[in-house]
Amino acid sequence: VLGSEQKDYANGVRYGTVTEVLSFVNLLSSMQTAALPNLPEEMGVLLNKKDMAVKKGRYQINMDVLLFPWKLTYKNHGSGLVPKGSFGKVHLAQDTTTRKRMACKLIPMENFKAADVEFQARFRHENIAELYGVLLWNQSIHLFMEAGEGGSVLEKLDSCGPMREFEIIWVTKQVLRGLEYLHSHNVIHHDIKPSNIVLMSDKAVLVDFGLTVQMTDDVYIPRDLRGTEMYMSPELVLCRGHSTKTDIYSLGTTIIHMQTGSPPWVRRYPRTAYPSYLYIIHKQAPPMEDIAEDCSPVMRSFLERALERNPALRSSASELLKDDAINPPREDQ
Ligand SMILES: Nc1nnc(-c2c[nH]c3ncc(-c4c[nH]c5ccccc45)cc23)o1
Repeated sequence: VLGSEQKDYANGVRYGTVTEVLSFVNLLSSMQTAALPNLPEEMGVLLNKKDMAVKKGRYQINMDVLLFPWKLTYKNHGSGLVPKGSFGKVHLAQDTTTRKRMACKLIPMENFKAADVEFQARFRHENIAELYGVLLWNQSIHLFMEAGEGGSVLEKLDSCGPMREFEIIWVTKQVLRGLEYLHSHNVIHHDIKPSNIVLMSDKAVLVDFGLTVQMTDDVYIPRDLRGTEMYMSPELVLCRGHSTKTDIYSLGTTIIHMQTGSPPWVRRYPRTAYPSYLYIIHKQAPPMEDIAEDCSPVMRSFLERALERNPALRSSASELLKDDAINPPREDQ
């Protein structure tokens, strides 16, 4: 039986506000899959009226919008599906009326958490992948988002090898702007790494907010270990409370990956011999030895500030945005 709340979704897909998206996703995360059969074919709330053409309460997958396995931008022949984010496969989507190309992340009902959507809906910034709408169809949540058609930084590294310093500077600036915005709202992304930075023609954006949390005060006491090991900060590994500074450390390790083509540690401690890097990250000094030999002196000192072991002494996103390394004098460009 449809609860009163569920009734107003009975008429399928509609345009709505961020607040209506948030109440819709809360309804979804509390709904048992059993309730589904007596619901309309698809239900959803879309934010993007300009690019998504709803027709009489319908927005049908493979009719009003087509989903394609993402033809990977570079030659590497993956499954055609973007590497799994946190619980989601990302497809390329195209609205058949407006021709707008979007990213569409499919999350099975049972894995869906409101947090997957909450931060992207509430926080809007040019360096954060914009949320266009949420739709439930065929027992899966479809998250429509801004598409980084240039693929992820990881995909670029795997296909084209280490990036040159001017490319690294371009990506780092955009990531820092996105982090400065999130951190100003006490939001920790928790999974900054090359596969969560996607490229467009004119900018780079952060994706995958499945592990994102908002701190209530200056420290966040974790219930679980969040993130990807190689990019984790020592304080996060210690699990005694951490802050937004953990994202800055992960950006530092991401820069090492962009410079050398490998995350820190793995060349010195091969994955075959080390199933986990948590102990290494805890015991060892920050991975300054993994910085590229040809790294410029200014970038090296930038990395010293980003990889500082003590989060209180580590630079913030705002401070790093002023750093010489990412503001090279004109004649150098
Ligand atoms: N986990 C996750 N959550 N939201 C996203 C996301 C939003 N917009 C996007 N645009 C592109 C890609 C993408 C990632 N790797 C790629 C490789 C090739 C081509 C495209 C990509 C991913 C996204 O991803």
